[in-house]
Amino acid sequence: MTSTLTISQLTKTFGGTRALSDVSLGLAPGERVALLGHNGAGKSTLMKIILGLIAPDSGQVSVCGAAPGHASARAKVAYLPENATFHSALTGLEQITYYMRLRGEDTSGAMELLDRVGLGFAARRRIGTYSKGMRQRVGLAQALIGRPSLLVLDEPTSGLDPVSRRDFYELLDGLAADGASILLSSHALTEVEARTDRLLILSGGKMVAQGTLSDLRREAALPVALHVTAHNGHDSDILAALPGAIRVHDALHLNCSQEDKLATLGRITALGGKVADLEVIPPSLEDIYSHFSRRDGQ
Ligand SMILES: Nc1ncnc2c1ncn2[C@@H]1O[C@H](COP(=O)(O)OP(=O)(O)OP(=O)(O)O)[C@@H](O)[C@H]1O
Repeated sequence: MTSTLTISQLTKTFGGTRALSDVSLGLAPGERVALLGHNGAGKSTLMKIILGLIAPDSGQVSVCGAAPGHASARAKVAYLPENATFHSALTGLEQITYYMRLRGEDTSGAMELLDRVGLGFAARRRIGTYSKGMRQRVGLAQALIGRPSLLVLDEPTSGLDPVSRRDFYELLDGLAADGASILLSSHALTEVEARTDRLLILSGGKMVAQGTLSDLRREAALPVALHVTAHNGHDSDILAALPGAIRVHDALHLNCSQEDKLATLGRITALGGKVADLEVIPPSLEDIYSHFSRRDGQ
């Protein structure tokens, strides 16, 4: 299947700052991909290059088969900036109608678009009276004008309450099911883990990891935490069987590498009735993210 977005060996420098260094990635139709990275990692720079707003120093970018910023690419790409601002004196309906006219679209679908993002009820109210979540929905409605093939969304859910976030992702699921590719940046790890197909991690301008969460978990190979609770009086037997375990409150805690996990579990099982309970705690998404996303000097 032809990729919606192909980027290879992209580099961008601002003065002495290398914002992107040898970045390559691809997005297939219908794929929902999260772009993660610390502040200043290069996420916005990458998005601006995809949109054709700034030019890279070197590397290739193809957006729906065209160069970024080319008329045919612009017609197929939608962008939602992190802090979308609108004219506060216009109603939601007037604002969307205005954007539809700018894009040369039939404006009779404006109300349907606002209904789709859950704003139909406030379509005739001035945007100045909208909450942050409602303004974000106006942004999403403008991004949906013209049935884009690629949506580039810069921290689209920041400031949204949990229900609005869920509604927002459901809307994205529907667009992806219809074949749109979605690239969204976020700092909300748990939500992107659940609602996207693949994660990309930028750190210091380099693409340091990409894949599903299980791919990244495997690649990071971080230790697993084991919490063992002993039956009364058997703590010392368990400590003897598990070198490195330490007592924390009522349990014995041990970190073990992925390779040693099964052997260690075998040793715990062999202790039989001396063990009252065992918890196996895999590395969290935050642990995996911090493993890959280290800034220089950290
Ligand atoms: N126009 C510019 N002039 C100079 N430096 C810039 C410019 N735009 C970005 N940079 C630098 O490039 C690096 C990457 O910035 P970018 O905005 O892409 O990061 P980001 O990952 O989007 O950060 P955040 O999560 O804070 O939005 C940073 O060091 C930033 O200071």
